[in-house]
Amino acid sequence: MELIQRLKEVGTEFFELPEREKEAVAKPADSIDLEGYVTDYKKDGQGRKTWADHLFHRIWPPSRINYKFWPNNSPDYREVNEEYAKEIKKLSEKIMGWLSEGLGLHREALKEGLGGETVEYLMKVIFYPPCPELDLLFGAPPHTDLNGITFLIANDVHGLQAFKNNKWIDVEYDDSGIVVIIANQITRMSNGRYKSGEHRATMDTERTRISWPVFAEPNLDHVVGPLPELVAGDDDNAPKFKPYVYREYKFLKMNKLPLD
Ligand SMILES: O=C(O)CCC(=O)C(=O)O
Ligand SMILES: [Fe+2]
Repeated sequence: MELIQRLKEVGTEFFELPEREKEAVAKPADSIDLEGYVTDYKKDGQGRKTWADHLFHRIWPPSRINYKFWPNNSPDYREVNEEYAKEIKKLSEKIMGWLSEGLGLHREALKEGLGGETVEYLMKVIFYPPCPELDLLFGAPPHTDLNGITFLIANDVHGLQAFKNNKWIDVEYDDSGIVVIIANQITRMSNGRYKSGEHRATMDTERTRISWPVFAEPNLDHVVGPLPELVAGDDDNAPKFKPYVYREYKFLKMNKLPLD
């Protein structure tokens, strides 16, 4: 609880910096590896706009951290994020353990399918400015996440919605809550038994919303597909998804190309 509070504090200060200082950690254009800062104002095919600033950086494993993408304007940023990474990894492994058991498999099955100790945790800090024209603007358009499983906290401005029973509902959480979102690689590993949660983020007319999703994802060279134990035997268990090297999966999804 206290750690969540501290993470929100240290993670907010970065966005108060002048633009040129934020751009010092700019993300390389069109990179499949998303680390860095980007300010995004986009229009989709249906004329809807999205508007948000994002900062991405890995927080686990230590060997894959690039500290140059971490804000250094807040003295506690590093310590708090390193501690948060350890806690999120524990939580993630616990939940993947329960989800594996729910499939009738051993506790490590989903974690191993996602890459075991090579699984990476990517922090995204999202800054949604106040926005008066709400009908045209989404913070995040409807989507499912590409990675395995997502853990999200946000400041006190609500806006996350989930698609359930054919309608959008507000996701309720309090200050100490972490929202857990099943993402595409768990759907694929479970051969469709766990569905990815479709979600979106709205904006507030007067207040700034900040959210901190952490994405647990395979490393780019890891191959993910339906777990072999789930697709053995008869036709009912036929694989519904092709295995993909995560780099290729991400490329196809980011470019809206066909997959299965
Ligand atoms: O800000 C939010 O609540 C949602 C963000 C999100 O879904 C994403 O970045 O994938
Ligand atoms: Fe998402």
